[in-house]
Amino acid sequence: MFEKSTWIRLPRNVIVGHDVLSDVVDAVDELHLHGRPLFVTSPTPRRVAAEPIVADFEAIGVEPAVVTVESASFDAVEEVIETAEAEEVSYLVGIGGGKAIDIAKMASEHLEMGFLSVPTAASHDGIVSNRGSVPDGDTRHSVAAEPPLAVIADTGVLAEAPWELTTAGCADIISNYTAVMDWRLARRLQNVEYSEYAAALSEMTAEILVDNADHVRPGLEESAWIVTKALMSSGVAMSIAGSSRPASGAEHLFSHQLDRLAPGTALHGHQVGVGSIVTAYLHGGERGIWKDIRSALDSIDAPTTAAELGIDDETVIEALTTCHEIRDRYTILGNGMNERAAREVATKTGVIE
Ligand SMILES: NC(=O)C1=CN([C@@H]2O[C@H](COP(=O)(O)OP(=O)(O)OC[C@H]3O[C@@H](n4cnc5c(N)ncnc54)[C@H](OP(=O)(O)O)[C@@H]3O)[C@@H](O)[C@H]2O)C=CC1
Ligand SMILES: O=C(CO)COP(=O)(O)O
Ligand SMILES: [Zn+2]
Repeated sequence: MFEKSTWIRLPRNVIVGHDVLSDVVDAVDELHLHGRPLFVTSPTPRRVAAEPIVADFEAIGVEPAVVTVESASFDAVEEVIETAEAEEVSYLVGIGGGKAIDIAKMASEHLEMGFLSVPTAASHDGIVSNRGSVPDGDTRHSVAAEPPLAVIADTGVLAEAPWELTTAGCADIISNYTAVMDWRLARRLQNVEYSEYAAALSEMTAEILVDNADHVRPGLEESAWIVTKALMSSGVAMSIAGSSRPASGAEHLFSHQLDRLAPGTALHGHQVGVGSIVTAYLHGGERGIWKDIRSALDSIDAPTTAAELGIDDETVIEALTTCHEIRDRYTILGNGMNERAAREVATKTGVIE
């Protein structure tokens, strides 16, 4: 008897392009959302995007509540939930990088309220996804969360954000290659749930971005356009899969561990890019695609070494040897690498000296 079923939750409206920040009011109207919104933002995005959107709402007689979060944490999610209840808001709008958007989507899930995603940085592929990712002590939770009802990505705002945020987004996409390798391996060895469609979309997204790498240059609004579309596509792959598997394998475990060992040092996307060089080597050896990944990262100015991440070699080794423990996700790291093996692969790939 056929008993499979799936429920794919995707945004209803995706608005990308020049000056679309001013379309947030219309997007809310189109979704028939009423009442007062709560804007969840972080310090810089508040200035560059949330304040103009607040002014647009005030112009139509709606006064949004605003919470500015400093870090991605469960305490921040709690603060947003409490404010939403105290201010009697009807829906949420996440305005910022991964931090603000993740907190907004996780609070929305708890509050059973809709939320809109307004990215101010093309720095990660959580813009569209229905996953939230938050560190918690020695571990990290990637949890089911409310997918955005709409995404409004202003390419002018994204192009003006610091260039390294865009290169981080590119690296997060390039890491899809190794994420999918890990997913396939886990399917073969552990019979984990797998979606051919999500895997193909994730790989194709990385492929298209790499093919267009020559057009990804600082200050060009077209670069923000190319990268944002890739981030959307990767987020959709996660939504189809119902997990972050298509975009998060061992290279993400490595990055999450660096977040613990060297907090605030390097961007999420940059860390996963360097992790991807190493795990591609582990998958394919000398003749594998690790050099292609390294060249792709290099061509868009993303870091390819520990030094370029600003992280010392020993911390990289510690992250490589311990990161398999932080989450129950089977990858090429299996039960972990010993120090000698980690040092060898990190040296061979040029990640450490
Ligand atoms: N849910 C998912 O599927 C995914 C979630 N993530 C999560 O997202 C987070 C990483 O995202 P990331 O965007 O790098 O992190 P942040 O949201 O912390 O943003 C990175 C930095 O960029 C700044 N910033 C954002 N927009 C602008 C702008 N327009 N101009 C100038 N500065 C700007 C922020 O400033 P300020 O400090 O002032 O806010 C911050 O310092 C991690 O927590 C990660 O786990 C990543 C990928 C996928
Ligand atoms: O960063 C992500 C995908 O790019 C999200 O993955 P995690 O589930 O590892 O947090
Ligand atoms: Zn990522």
